[in-house]
Amino acid sequence: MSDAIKHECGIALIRLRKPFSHYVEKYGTPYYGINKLYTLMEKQYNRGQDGAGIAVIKLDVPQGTRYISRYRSVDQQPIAEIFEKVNKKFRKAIRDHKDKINDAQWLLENVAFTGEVLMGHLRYGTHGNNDIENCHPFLRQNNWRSRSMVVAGNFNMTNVDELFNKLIELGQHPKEKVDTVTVLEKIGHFLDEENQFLFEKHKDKFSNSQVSTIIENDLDLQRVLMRSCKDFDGGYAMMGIAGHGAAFVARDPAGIRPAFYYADDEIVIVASERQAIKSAMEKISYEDIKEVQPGFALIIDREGNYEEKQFIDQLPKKSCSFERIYFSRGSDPQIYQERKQLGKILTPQILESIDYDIENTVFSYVPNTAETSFLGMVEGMEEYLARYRKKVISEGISGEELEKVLSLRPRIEKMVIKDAKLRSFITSDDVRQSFVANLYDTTHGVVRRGIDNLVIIDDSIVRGTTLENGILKMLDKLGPKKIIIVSSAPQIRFPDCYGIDMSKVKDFVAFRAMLALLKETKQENLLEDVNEKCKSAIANLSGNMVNHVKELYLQFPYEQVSKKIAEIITPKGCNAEIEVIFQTIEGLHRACPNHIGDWYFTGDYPTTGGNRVVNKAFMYYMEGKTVRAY
Ligand SMILES: O=P(O)(O)OC[C@H]1O[C@H](OP(=O)(O)OP(=O)(O)O)[C@H](O)[C@@H]1O
Ligand SMILES: NC(=O)CC[C@H](N)C(=O)O
Repeated sequence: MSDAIKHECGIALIRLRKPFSHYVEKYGTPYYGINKLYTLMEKQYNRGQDGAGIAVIKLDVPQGTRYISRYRSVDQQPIAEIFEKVNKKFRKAIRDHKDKINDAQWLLENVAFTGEVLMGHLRYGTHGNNDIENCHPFLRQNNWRSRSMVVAGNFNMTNVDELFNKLIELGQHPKEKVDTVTVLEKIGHFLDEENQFLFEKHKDKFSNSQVSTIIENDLDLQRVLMRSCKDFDGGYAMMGIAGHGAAFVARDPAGIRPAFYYADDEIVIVASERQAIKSAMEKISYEDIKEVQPGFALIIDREGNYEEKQFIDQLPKKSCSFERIYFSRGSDPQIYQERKQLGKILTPQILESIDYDIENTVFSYVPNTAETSFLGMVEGMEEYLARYRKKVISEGISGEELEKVLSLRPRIEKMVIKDAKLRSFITSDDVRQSFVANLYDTTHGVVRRGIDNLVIIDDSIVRGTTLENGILKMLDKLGPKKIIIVSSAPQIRFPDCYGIDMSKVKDFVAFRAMLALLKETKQENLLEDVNEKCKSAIANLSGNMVNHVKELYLQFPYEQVSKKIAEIITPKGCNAEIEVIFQTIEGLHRACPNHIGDWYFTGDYPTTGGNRVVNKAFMYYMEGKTVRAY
């Protein structure tokens, strides 16, 4: 069995720009910041079902007082567990000090998780187990505040091994190879150097404690990031807070992973999704929320001043389109419209597939994410009907025939019911088959046996398990003449190594379809040819590697692969005819014009590391290895 397919994580960062007392006085609570952090995390729960963590840093507490609090959880309900614990600490601390409840300084000095800089993380583990040690934020401690650091990120690097070796070259002795530790140590190393540089610069003119203050004021996080991130190959939104309170959120040069922020004179607030910020800051408008530019870091200094600063050359922007199709919450108004558009664009192909027989067709969707593209598809059908009515009326029909045309509506039904709110996509492969089979239910008494077509839209077809083991078997029992599965995403053909962690080619139903077609057309020799090319590309490690696997797909038209996928996912003994319609690449770009990262569909990777991963993944497939390719 292969490993579970994983997703992107969620990040949240808050910097309170005024003194802590301001919030206690104005909002009447010491938990102004932590409440906002809670909202940011709760609203990004879709991004992390494996665990969560928070860290809070206090800016000005006397030496000898704890200034970093961190808590992580891999509980079934990690967010609830974390915040319950925070609350408990608060209740306990003020139990015997009720008079201190509005005393900001006392609270800072005596109650954990009160502070001005806050960080939250939701994890879908891609490297390392789902245990507490691998939950973010990671902490690098030192008695000099400016050398301490907490980091957390939404990231996948294609070159963790290379980065790990660089640490060894630096003379370090890393105790583990987990990617978050590797990345943290890389940033930490240059943070140390920056500290050392400033220390050397000032040590002869000032006392040690004066130098500490100078370092905290002058520390150049932009330079730290320029030096530490230059070898990163991947998609990332990394955030860090140094012990003295300066913070950063750095976004990869192609903008693969998302990072949004809002700032006013009270707060700087960052999250992976715009909608989370909007929920936390009710009064602001969506236009007030900005994207951190690719290759830039939002840097917030000790005083709370913030600026986006470039730390690496930008690459052409390739923001992950899967965020828009499936991953992010659909309540963001832009995403909502994009998802609707994804469904609407497919109307002509669907109409052709049902032979324009709207009267005998039931339209529905696979819950939950596809609901919005379904609404778009229905809108498309209604527009078609409006055009159709206009046409026939202009042709002069009347009487019964006219009545019939005027009353024609798309038959919209809820055919598939999902019992759990969980995202099955992230369930491990070994239990997924049976999980998916029991996850859905169907509505009886709607489809007319042997008469009706059934059009069902889903947001994506990855392995095909949801359809084959769950949905199609059940729908077929209802007796439709034909089932048309519509995917609002194009065919997923290539591994992802930046965003969603899908690195094994054989997992993809599109890949299996292409293999079957090669066999049928007696072109299997191409597999060996491509394997040789992949091997030599990997051996040469040249900077200009190309994706050789593309060549295999190029042998067949898109529709031919769709047809083969339909055959593969058709359950044994199925009576209905099954057809699958996929979104086109052109349609995807039309619907999501600002998120054109499409490497899993096209094989066009934005970094060299991506080409290496796909070639390696193919090599592994040929060697029968079921390990991930990065
Ligand atoms: O082809 P497969 O590999 O089986 O995966 C694709 C399915 O997985 C996702 O559902 P999920 O249950 O994760 O989430 P949702 O409820 O948000 O749609 C997605 O929406 C598809 O239905
Ligand atoms: N989904 C992610 O962003 C994962 C981050 C990191 N690779 C981890 O496994 O913890």
